[in-house]
Amino acid sequence: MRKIIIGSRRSKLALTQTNWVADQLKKLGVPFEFEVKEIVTKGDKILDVTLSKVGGKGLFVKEIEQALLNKEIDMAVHSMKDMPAILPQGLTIGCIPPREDYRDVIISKGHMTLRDLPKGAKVGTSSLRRSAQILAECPDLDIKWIRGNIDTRLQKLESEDYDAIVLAAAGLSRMGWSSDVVTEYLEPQICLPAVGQGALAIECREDDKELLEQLAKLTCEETKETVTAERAFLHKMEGGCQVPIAGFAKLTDDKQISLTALVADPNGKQIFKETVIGKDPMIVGEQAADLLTQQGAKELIDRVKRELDES
Ligand SMILES: NCc1[nH]cc(CCC(=O)O)c1CC(=O)O
Repeated sequence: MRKIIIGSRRSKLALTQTNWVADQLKKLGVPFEFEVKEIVTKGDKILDVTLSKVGGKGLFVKEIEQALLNKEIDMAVHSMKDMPAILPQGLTIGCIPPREDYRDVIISKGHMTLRDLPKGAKVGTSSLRRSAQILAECPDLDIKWIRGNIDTRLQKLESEDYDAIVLAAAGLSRMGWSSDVVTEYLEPQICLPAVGQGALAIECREDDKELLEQLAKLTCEETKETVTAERAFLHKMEGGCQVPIAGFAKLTDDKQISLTALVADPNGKQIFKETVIGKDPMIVGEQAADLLTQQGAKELIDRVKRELDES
């Protein structure tokens, strides 16, 4: 029996997701043994600076991708939202399992919803996407930077000067937190999720046909189609991670893809947001990017990047 080595970051969330995937594959009768190999990535070592300033999302996946290409590992489980739009040559997303809850949540002291939080209340997030949309809804809140894994952030809500924090529902539930800790689920109309939020990406070598054939058993077609539309938007928009960008797609009753896409400036004063419906995920994603571009989103992205470079 072939032994599949799964590379995983050492964080609790990464290991939980990795073990979940291995269990699912076993349950589906995949004829492999699995062994998890932990890999410490640059993104895990750098905890004190803005991610967007040190190279962004790619930091968490680059070293794992190198291990895949070197054949030190055979597959890796990533949070889809941590995946750059383009993969290195020779690698592919071999499987997209069913999506978890795609929403962001507010967890606050005293169970206050976003609307209830008083002027100047300190809301912890390190996501430009979340802060822009929250400020657009509630301009009087004070967004405060927060870093660390999910458990650390929950601890900081208790021990530090935050009134509330924003997290992804998916991460919380995968880490075993009950929905009881959640004060408020933010619907996409209020806080449009990150591209791929709540979904997993199983990455492997493109030429590993034996593995790809088995991974197909865990693929969720609906998640694959909707996430493909979101990622096509992300790729064509070329926002990088210095600009608030969001995208969420779902299937309509007649099985079309409905993608809502957003580009905003970091203070939430200017927001471009459109919904595109269609059959082909790639076309839907690209149309959404074209539409936002026509409205001025590219100029906004260039302006935000210029301001960051100057700062
Ligand atoms: N930003 C880090 C990150 N990457 C993936 C998740 C879990 C949620 C998901 O898989 O979409 C989280 C935690 C969070 O955003 O609260």
